[in-house]
Amino acid sequence: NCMPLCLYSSAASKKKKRKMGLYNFVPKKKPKVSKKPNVSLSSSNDELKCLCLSGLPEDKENMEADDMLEPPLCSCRIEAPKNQDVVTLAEGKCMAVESVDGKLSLCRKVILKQQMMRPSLRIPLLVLCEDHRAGMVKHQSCPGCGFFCRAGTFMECQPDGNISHRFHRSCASQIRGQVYCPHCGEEASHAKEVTIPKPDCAVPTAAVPAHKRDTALMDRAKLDSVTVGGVIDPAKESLESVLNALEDGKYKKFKLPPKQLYFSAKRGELQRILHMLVEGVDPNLRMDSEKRKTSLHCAAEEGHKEICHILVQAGANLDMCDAEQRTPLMYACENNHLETVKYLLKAGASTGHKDMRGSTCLHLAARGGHTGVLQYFISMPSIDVNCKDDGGWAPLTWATENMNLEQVKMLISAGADVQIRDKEENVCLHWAAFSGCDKIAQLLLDKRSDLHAVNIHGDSPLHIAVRQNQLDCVMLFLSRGADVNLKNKDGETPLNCCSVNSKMWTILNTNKKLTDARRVKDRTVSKDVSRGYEDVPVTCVNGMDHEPCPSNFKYVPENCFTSQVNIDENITHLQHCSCKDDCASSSCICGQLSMRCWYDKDGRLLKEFCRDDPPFLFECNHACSCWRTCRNRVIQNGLRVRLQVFRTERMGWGVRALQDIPEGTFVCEFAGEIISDGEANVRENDSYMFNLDNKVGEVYCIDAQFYGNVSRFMNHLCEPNLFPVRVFTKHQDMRFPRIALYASKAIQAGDELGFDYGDPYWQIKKKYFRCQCGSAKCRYSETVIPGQNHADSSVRALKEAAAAEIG
Ligand SMILES: C[S@@+](CC[C@H](N)C(=O)[O-])C[C@H]1O[C@@H](n2cnc3c(N)ncnc32)[C@H](O)[C@@H]1O
Repeated sequence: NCMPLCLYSSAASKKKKRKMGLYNFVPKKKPKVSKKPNVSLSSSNDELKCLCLSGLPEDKENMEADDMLEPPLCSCRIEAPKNQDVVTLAEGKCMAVESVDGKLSLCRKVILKQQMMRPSLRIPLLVLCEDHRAGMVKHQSCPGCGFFCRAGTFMECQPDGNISHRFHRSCASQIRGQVYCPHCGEEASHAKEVTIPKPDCAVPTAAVPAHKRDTALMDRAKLDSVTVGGVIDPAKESLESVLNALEDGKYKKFKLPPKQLYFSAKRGELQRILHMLVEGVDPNLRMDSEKRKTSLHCAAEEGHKEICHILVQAGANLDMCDAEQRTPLMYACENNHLETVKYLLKAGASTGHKDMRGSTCLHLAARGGHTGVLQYFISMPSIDVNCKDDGGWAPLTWATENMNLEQVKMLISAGADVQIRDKEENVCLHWAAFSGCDKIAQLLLDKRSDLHAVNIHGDSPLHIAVRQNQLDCVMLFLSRGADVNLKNKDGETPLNCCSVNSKMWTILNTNKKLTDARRVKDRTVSKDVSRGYEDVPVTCVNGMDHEPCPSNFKYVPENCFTSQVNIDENITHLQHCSCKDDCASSSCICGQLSMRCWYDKDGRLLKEFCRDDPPFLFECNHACSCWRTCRNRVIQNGLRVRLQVFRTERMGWGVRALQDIPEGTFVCEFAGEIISDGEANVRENDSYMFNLDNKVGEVYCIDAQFYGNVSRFMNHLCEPNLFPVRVFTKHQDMRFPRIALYASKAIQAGDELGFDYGDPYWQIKKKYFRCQCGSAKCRYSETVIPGQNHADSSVRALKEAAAAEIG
């Protein structure tokens, strides 16, 4: 299953072979299995479907419940304002649906009150008859599916002797295998299964008179005063005493102006708030003088969780937006009130709101540097960590600009994209340079952020750091090889962005002199490293240093042997085609043999050829009946593509294309000396070995150290543009396939060519060096050589050079 290039280092040569596993299997993710809601619905009941099923739980939501941190609470006692559209849609009739052992029926009694209620957060707000409104208050509707459970079999959680919460077994909230009551969020393993016989004729339950509404609110508040959001409430005493006083009718009427509710919410005056709500003050009253905020906005902003709870119970709208389009949850996030955030989310607040600048809760938490709140949000499966606001800024951009290192780390580990661009095309590194946080800049660079990314003005992070006089960032960027000669759209180099002879200028100028001295023009060090053995010359250039053309190997265009090996070249053993014509034409039978022709008419691999786990490829041979010019002969025609060996900045020699190469094109063969596994194990240098991974007979590999062609100079790329395939041409002795490298994508002239050496190779080599491919998707650059830190030492070197120059 692999096409390994086994590279040995002398230190590692005593170990078993290291193979370049190029054909790794990628395990496919198993889809999660979800339960379907256990209801049946007669197809004739279209009216029922149209009114009630639009928000039924879907599989996705069931799955997400597993990932929640805390069970959601019901909204049985919350009433929403009238909505004429809904009343019209329902024709003034009750929209409640009764479920009796999976059979559904729609109520349709005339409604008296137009205020809406919501049996489940998964279905829309409904208008209900008095009977069902009373049922809601008594928690007789199931918050999972939104159907009422008043006959048939269902579960009952009884948190208190007088109260029962009804729900369907399959609708219980589930979090990591534990079941919770979907009404109160209490552990529900002891909930009882209850069966209530179906009444012969519908007897409506006693309706709750309107004047008793505040009793219901008090009941609920009392029940929850001990535990709000699962945490012991410090305000228990005062809350209980005020509730008792309310019940006894002994409380003093305040007759305060309604606006006082907002100010009391700000000051955390719990008792006063309760009194006002009982006296009928609207919990959704907006304050025009306070950006049209409600009391809930204010309580959330101040972090008064208990007051939020009381207001929500009294019907405060969780997702009400103020003049800046902010919800109460956003204020709790911005002001780092984690407990309030948790409470509001549990009560059903929406996480997806954007304010008038496009900021979400995540932006606000990242900007403010609020670790707990941020962590809570990014652990939610539905959160988009890369969501942009109206400036194109992601939470990571804000955390970077505000120098919140911890938050930057958290966002990156949650999958934030370090290369995300804002509206001016800045990446986060530009913002780190702007704010001068070299620690964040270093982190971003370690995560493969592009040091030379430019914004719409053509400015690189170095331009920005110089302009902002951020010396630490400038030193860091220079140590990582930032280009001091890069010009922006105004033609300015970073040197032009600071005043001549300033400290910054001196540092940049020193660096410029050093790099200019190093950068010598590309010198051709060989007109053709193949010495005419290839049909096209392979030039060799060095624009980096003074290294001459490598001469410590013999160029061979095809594999060679240095010891006696008996290859089966018997012509009668060859599978062959019987085509009389051009192979792979309509009359050709190649396609029916295992040696099917995988090339198109231009000699490129067909699109359907599998690149992840390529099959053996059999080209036509001298036993075939076709002509030498047939289509199924490509690698046997040798090198056709113009290639150049060049000196790379960090990987020694490499190979680049001198022409554009279309996808599927054969580029070159990995040719060298074929040696046995035993021989490979005793050789000192394993840098040029490619394992043939033959499954039959003795194991062999190709070593291109002493004898090799142009491919011996090809480096590992984490984003490779070549992939290897085992091909047979003149013989079909399975021990000795030829290794052909094909273009895995369209390649442009000038691109470095390389293939993936594979995981097993890097498992060994990471101990000695790290990958220098420079790709944003590099997988092996993290390894640090023990005792060495390249970045630090080069920063030191730069500082010393600059100090010497200044001195
Ligand atoms: C087959 S040779 C490639 C040509 C080699 N660069 C040279 O100068 O001869 C493999 C060696 O190149 C270097 N090399 C190749 N790819 C590399 C990479 N991505 N990062 C660092 N070194 C690499 C390693 O030293 C490796 O052992």
